Amino acid sequence: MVESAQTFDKLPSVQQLVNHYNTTLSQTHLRELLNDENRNQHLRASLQNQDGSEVILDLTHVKVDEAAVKLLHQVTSDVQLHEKIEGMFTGQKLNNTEKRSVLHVALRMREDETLIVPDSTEGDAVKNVHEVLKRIHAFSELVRSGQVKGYSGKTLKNTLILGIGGSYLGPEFVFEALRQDASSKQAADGRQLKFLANVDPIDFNRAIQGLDIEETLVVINSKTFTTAETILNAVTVKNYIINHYKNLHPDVEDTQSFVQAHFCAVSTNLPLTSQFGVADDRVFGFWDWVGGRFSVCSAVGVLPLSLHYGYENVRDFLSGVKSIDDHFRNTHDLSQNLPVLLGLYGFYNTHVAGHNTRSILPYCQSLLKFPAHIQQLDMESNGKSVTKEGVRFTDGAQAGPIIFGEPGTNGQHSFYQLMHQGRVIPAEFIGFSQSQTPIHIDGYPVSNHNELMSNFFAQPDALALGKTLEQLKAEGVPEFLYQHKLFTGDRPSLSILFTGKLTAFACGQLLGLYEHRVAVEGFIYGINSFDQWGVELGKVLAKDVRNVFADKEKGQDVDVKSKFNPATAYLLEKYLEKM
Ligand SMILES: O=P(O)(O)OC[C@H]1O[C@H](O)[C@H](O)[C@@H](O)[C@@H]1O
Repeated sequence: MVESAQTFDKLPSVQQLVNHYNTTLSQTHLRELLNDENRNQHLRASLQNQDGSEVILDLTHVKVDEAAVKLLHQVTSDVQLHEKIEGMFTGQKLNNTEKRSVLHVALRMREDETLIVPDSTEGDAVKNVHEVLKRIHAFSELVRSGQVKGYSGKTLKNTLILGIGGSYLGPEFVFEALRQDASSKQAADGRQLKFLANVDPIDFNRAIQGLDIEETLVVINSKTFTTAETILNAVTVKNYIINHYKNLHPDVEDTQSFVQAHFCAVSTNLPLTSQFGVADDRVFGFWDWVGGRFSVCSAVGVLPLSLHYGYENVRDFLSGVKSIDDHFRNTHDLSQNLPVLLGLYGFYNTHVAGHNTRSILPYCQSLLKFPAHIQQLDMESNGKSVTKEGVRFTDGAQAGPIIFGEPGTNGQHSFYQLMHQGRVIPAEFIGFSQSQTPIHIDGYPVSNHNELMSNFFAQPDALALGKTLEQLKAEGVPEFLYQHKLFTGDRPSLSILFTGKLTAFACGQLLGLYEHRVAVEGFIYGINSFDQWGVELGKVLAKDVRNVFADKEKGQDVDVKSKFNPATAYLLEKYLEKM
């Protein structure tokens, strides 16, 4: 049991693990570990889907042995992992600094399930979720079938999503993931979905380029409806639409009707959406127990994705996430619980083996935005240095890793050099047995997908096994190149293989695996994975700079030297000269 004043690194099981790694495993090459099939068979887990497909997690390329696995399981009981997981499904206030439940799992529950939010007047969260889902279903059908039209009577074929952070990255990841999925592609035929996230005016221009605004429905995605970037973008788009129609109809005075015809919103802040001019029946709500980065299964993702891909495809996506929720909650044999294993081995690579980075490498081009989503999900959740109870980590203990990634094979021609011969970066390979869009060129020995996947299987071994001096000598490599061509190997990775295609359901499963993995790692570190105080300071300081710019834009004299440190004042003055 973790004492409130104790940090995770002081737990006996964690210390024994670190000790075991330092004394034994750090000196045991992965080559040796991988040869032991007895060991390997305990490092595979899989989830069988109803259609016969499987999600397989292969942990054989992580630097663990039987003793390490045992200690990792001891860690799960020391941190009371099972109880914490259950707390997440029953609405405990796991987000203690904001006094909130963490209930994104309720977004995926079936209509016949019930979840009464503790200490709240909200009642049954599942009932409320399904009410919003039904409204989205009906509304998206009306828009897609052309029954709800834009101001000028045109069908709303385009959706423009405004939002940033959790109100952007998740929807974009799923949008890209399903673009080449046969069923989603067919449903999106003739439609466009675009994103506007950055407050940079360039992003506004990129978003509206080639967009017929009369055919566009704008979705403002903002949990708080106070995020500076999103609100400025919303006002910018609103002005653009009003000006567009004013030019066409100079006599119309009621500009509000332009706005009402083209905007809807997803938010928890109804007073502000109405103040902005969005009609109340075009606001789709969610709840403070859904964190921004966990909100893709709320209206934040479901509304725009249903407008674009149709509700049925989005429902399949939600079912995929739900299948992982059930697996996560009900698989008590933790050696088969995929999100728990991902969390445990993530923690192991970061804290025990001491690698501070992690790369996410999907061998599927449709997942090109997955690493960016996981970056926010993981780094904003677990990038903390203090326990839930407010005890600061000491002695160099650190939570959450630095995350980056790119689809394979593109990454291989970019940063893999460093991963093979530079720093050790635990890698996560994600692959599918079948392609969304198979191609086989006559005369080529394998299909294009198999060409891709041959790399998926080769890379973990290249990282782990490396290439020895003996091999180089046997190949006749000239002596002066020995050190350059040497691969030390011993570099850990894990692989996730979906034995089907990237469907909406599989996409949901992938999301569920990583959402829960983040929670598991947070539970082990004993941190609050569900707040994000670290993003606040920059926002506050930007206000001071903004005030200076505002004075200057009004033509007033500004004195930056008295307001900023000399280093920043110097650069600001240079900027102000040419602003
Ligand atoms: O949805 P919003 O309230 O507009 O918030 C958008 C984003 O901004 C904040 O700065 C947080 O760091 C994110 O977690 C959040 O997703």
